[in-house]
Amino acid sequence: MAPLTRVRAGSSGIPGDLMVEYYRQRASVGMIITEGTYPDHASQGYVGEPGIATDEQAAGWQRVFEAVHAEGGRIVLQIMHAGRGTHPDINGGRRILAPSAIAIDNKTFTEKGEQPYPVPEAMTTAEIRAALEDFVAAARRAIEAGADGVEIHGANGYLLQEFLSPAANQRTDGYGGSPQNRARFVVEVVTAVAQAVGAERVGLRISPEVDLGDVFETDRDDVLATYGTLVDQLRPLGLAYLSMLHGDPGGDLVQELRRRFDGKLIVNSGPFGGQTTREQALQQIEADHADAVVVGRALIANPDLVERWQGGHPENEPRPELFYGPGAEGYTDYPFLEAA
Ligand SMILES: Cc1cc2nc3c(=O)[nH]c(=O)nc-3n(C[C@H](O)[C@H](O)[C@H](O)COP(=O)(O)O)c2cc1C
Repeated sequence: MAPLTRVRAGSSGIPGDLMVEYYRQRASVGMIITEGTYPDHASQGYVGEPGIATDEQAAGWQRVFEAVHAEGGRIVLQIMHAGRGTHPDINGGRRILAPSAIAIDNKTFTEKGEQPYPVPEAMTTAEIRAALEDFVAAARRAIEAGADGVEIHGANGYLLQEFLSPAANQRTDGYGGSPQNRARFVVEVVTAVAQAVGAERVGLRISPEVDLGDVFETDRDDVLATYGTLVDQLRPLGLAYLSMLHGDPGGDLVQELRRRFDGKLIVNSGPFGGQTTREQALQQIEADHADAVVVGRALIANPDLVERWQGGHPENEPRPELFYGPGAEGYTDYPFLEAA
């Protein structure tokens, strides 16, 4: 199951009964990757997003992990630092930090309605170090609470991809400029988290060339240089997996990065067309584009998707207008097969 932000954690960011039930319902998928979860309050990107910044939040996640384990599933917590992809009316008025003082040219949903993204502050090296330590502390909390692993969110235009992107990162110190320098923070975060909890429990998600959050990675040579040096430096760690969001998983870029990473690859090509289908996922695996495919929207709508795909049964249609709503509607009320 792909990471899917559903914003049902309320203002406390503590997973409650509703989230326990949602993840429990989907345990038969095998391995769940949770929604993006903030490692520290300042890094919260959405109203209602869960956190792993405090022991109370970790205790809420522990109930989710136990529920999934009781059903025989595995669960990996995605740690997401929103970087400049937030607003003071989302992160409780805390400072907004990013590689450079460049705003996303778009709007976001806050507690006071839609507002433009603010101009972030460029991080000092001490703040870069502190953000790394927040990732490490969050990963430790997740593993201690019973997660099978953690996924570092390096995709979709949030903090880590902001460092990788020449549009969002215009630093002139060791964290900006060359591809090597732009990859430095991601390498440091993943390495530190792997040292803290064990590389076999750590995955990384990246989305080269996905233009979400104004990262504008359109220069293929630069993308290959930046993500190439990233995976070259990650290879010796022996991570659990690399997860790549890309419209062409069988194409040159993904396959070159896969070869250089030399570990397990997960792909997902959904946002470039319709949602992932059974046929598409099967084709990607049979063509050996990856070791696994993560599935998003089909699993939002079908808690028993594995049974449906195995048996060729019809599927429930997702209700996108309820993806980010509060409450059980469009969340835990999608019918199972026997009730459909
Ligand atoms: C409602 C929704 C929330 C999402 N939240 C996240 C997230 O928290 N972290 C992430 O890495 N990707 C997120 N994504 C991207 C999905 O993981 C996935 O890549 C995308 O939905 C395409 O796959 P699909 O066609 O199978 O749905 C989200 C997508 C949707 C539709």
